[in-house]
Amino acid sequence: MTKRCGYIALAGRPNAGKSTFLNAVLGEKVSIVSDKPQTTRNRILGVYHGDDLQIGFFDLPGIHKPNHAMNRVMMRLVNQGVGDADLILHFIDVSVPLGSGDRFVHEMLGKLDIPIIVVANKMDLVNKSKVLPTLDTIHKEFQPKELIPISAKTGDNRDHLMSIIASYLPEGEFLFQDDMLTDQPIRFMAQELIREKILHYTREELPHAAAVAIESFQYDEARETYEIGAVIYIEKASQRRIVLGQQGSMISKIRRGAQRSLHELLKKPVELDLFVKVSENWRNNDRFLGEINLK
Ligand SMILES: Nc1nc2c(ncn2[C@@H]2O[C@H](COP(=O)(O)OP(=O)(O)OP(=O)(O)O)[C@@H](O)[C@H]2O)c(=O)[nH]1
Repeated sequence: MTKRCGYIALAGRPNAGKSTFLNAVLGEKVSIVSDKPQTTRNRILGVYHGDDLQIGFFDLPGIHKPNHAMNRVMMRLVNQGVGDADLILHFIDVSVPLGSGDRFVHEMLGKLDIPIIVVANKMDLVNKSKVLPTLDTIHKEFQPKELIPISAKTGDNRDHLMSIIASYLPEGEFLFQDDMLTDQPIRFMAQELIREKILHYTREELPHAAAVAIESFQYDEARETYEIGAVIYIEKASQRRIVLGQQGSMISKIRRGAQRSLHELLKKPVELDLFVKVSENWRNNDRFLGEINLK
């Protein structure tokens, strides 16, 4: 049996559904998902294992024009991940009109000498009568060599996409250990799961002002329980009220939700302590970004 193994970068504008696709393909949550753009802040590697196929997927932060330190960091990560890939999947969210964001991504990716497949994602949200015109618009605009409609959420056409991408990967020995799912340290995944709950529960009120740092991470053998302490950093004292909620109701919700997800990740019960601290302007502070692994 001929083996194939290689790297594929998942690119696209924020919110196009890259992380949803990756988690679905891997059958495990390696990348957090939310309905807010720019959820993924740094490059995540997720490894797919098939019988004769291994794929290292880079889930990249959504590509957009950089305007402050965090965005510059994200752009650098984008460039790093894309440069190493054998193939790029350019995700387009077809539930919204094709826009300047998609064109910017297309232009940026076009500068690289790497094959690109355009993935028309969220087809489940497109009215049947609009399917062909939607795909036709993408064809006319980007003239991709391959354009594959899928729904990352429902799984429609995902297997077809997987069979096509396999043919783009080089033949050769496997590069990854057979139990490797991701290159993310477990502490970082824990940090991200807590951030996902903040994004989920605080809705529009606290867009991207929150960062999470794990302060302590221990396993108590006798109790077979993980004890994790984390700090939620916010930019202004006035945001404390949002994170805490009325009589602490919001932080309890975040804590309980995160505890459940951490239990799933670690396969053991988790006791989570959360603290809230103000760190003004953390997004422009390179040292701070380094501390929370965003550099
Ligand atoms: N209906 C529908 N929703 C989807 C689909 N794929 C993703 N979504 C939703 O779109 C939102 C964004 O998905 P993500 O997977 O976080 O998108 P992303 O491209 O990783 O976003 P960034 O991290 O911002 O780059 C989430 O609310 C998903 O549930 C799909 O095929 N159909």
